[in-house]
Amino acid sequence: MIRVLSNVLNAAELQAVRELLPQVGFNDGRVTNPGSEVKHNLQAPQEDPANARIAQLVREALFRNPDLRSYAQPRTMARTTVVRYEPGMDYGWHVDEALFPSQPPIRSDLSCTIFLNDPSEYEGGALTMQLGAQELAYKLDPGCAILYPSTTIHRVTPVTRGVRIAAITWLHSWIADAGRRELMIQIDEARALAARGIASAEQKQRLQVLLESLRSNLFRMWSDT
Ligand SMILES: O=C(O)CCC(=O)C(=O)O
Ligand SMILES: [Fe+2]
Repeated sequence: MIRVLSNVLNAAELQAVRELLPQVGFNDGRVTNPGSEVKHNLQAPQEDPANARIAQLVREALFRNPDLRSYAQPRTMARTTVVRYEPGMDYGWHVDEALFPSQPPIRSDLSCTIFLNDPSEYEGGALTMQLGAQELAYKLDPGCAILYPSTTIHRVTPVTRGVRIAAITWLHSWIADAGRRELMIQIDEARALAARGIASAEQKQRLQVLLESLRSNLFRMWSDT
């Protein structure tokens, strides 16, 4: 399931990121994917101090985000890297590697992009996912993030004007199976609704559909046919 996370970074963190970004140094993105023929971007080396500060800010913000905790059930987060796309740069259709080469390696269950600059600052540069015959394209406000299953075929379309800057990371989930993770997300939403108290007909309907969905999907999983 693709999920948008709004305002992952707060105003103070965004300001800190804005001040740090001009200090980030960039290398050719192919350093970490030497075999890739579709990756044409720039990325900050891990040892770059400004990248490391931004990575830490973004990592802490993601980990404390309640939606991320519910949607990803995160066990481990890979390191976070600042990426930069200048005019003519893109990242063609691909699926992310299964294992992130850290020590020990981290299996990528979910991929995450945190947008760091305003979409009005560039043209093109849409993070685009392929869902069967459909394509979904995202250009989010700075500080907002998108979380998507690492099994998704996706690309960043060519930047034709300006510069696109984002931070990327991968998550290893406590629940590897996306279908099971989805059940947990629905349970979390139902729990939150119950805890708040059902105040409107709309909320009652939502709780009803969540419970029906959980029942049908668990029955589908567990029924002997
Ligand atoms: O820059 C992005 O939004 C994602 C880039 C990407 O697909 C990747 O680095 O694997
Ligand atoms: Fe990717």
